[in-house]
Amino acid sequence: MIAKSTKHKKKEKKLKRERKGEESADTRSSSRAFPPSRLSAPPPAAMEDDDDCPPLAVELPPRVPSPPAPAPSDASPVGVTVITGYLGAGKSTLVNYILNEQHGKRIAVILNEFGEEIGVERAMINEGQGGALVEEWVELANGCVCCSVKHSLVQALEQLVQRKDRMDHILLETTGLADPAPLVSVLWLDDQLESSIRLDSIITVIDAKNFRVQIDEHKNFSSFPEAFHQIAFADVVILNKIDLVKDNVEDLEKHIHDVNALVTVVRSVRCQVDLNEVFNRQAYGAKNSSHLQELLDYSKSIPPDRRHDNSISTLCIYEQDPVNLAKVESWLEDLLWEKKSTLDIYRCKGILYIHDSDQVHTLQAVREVYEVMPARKWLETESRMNKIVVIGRNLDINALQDSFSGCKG
Ligand SMILES: Nc1nc2c(ncn2[C@@H]2O[C@H](COP(=O)(O)OP(=O)(O)OP(=O)(O)O)[C@@H](O)[C@H]2O)c(=O)[nH]1
Repeated sequence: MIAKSTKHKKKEKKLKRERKGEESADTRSSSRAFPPSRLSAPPPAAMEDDDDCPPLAVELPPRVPSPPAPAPSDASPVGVTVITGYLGAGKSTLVNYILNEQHGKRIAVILNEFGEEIGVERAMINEGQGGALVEEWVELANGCVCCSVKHSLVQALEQLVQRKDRMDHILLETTGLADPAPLVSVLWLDDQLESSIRLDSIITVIDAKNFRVQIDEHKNFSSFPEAFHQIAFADVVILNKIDLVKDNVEDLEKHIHDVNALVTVVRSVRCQVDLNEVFNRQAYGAKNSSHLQELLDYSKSIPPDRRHDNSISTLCIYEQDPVNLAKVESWLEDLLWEKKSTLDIYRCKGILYIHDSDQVHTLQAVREVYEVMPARKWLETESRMNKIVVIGRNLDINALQDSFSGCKG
């Protein structure tokens, strides 16, 4: 068994210089997909070299314990919190944190996964011990909730609301590539669901370390449209992974407010936020709804091909035989740090079948930071195998599968 290992590499300065060059060569302003009232194009910010020294400790405000939540009456609609945020930002970390905190609420969770991810996302969620009770899990397969599975989402919600007496609140965790607009319209406008659920708030988790890259690339190439839509729709932004950035947090907050002037920004490490920021925000009462309507109307006018970055794809590596942990680490480092091939990997997550270990290991990687850790014992009934979801650009399944097979041993 190994201890948890989180590794990240000092990013090559060369890469950053190239990005700066591209920025100055292309002076076109980016076309942003938000209503002007929500947005003013931020001036290009100089990239800070935040990877060369260890990050400074950042002081977070003291956490105030959340008071116990009042029990809802059966007649009142169940609140739904949508948790969105780009790949690897910390959505599952937030769900785990909520499930494990003492807040007195019975929580149901809906996970939205791509087809390939089935079982992987679920492995990342810890239902809580003595914390919240998870009443129901509904995994939505076969696509992203914002595009193809609206129907399944409505079905999942309908099933859940039939058990309303067994839950106080629903968390809906979207995939990192979800555009919130279509699912918000389901939650907010669907007639059948209207009396049973109410959209309580939209929380967008941002990876403070990678946000800078997203801002810069978005300006010039309209990359990461999902990341910016997610901010535009948020009621609360959790600016997470503050432990990985040295300074410039105020600057990041300014960029967030440039996209969404009304949003509340909460800084965090591992999404440890005051849960009053999460529950019962009632962000869509009569007072605030015109604002959401404005966003939805605007979002409808965006052509579908500009809602998603279509150059990003997802694939899955499978391997039945056990693998050697040291070889897997070296494989990851070649892939994420050395970048010997043209593969551009944003996100990896998976379960590993490690030789000589009775533990399921989880693998997490966001850009060049990765983490492998033992999660729990394999069950007698489970068939042991490796399964890794990879999300990025220029992905080559054969090259990835072959190189991972080299980790057997
Ligand atoms: N250093 C650091 N790591 C974090 C923090 N929050 C989350 N992580 C790590 O970031 C990785 C991704 O976190 P997840 O919660 O799985 O992210 P996600 O948004 O659910 O990712 P997707 O499944 O791609 O949508 C994991 O390895 C986490 O342990 C943080 O505040 N600091």
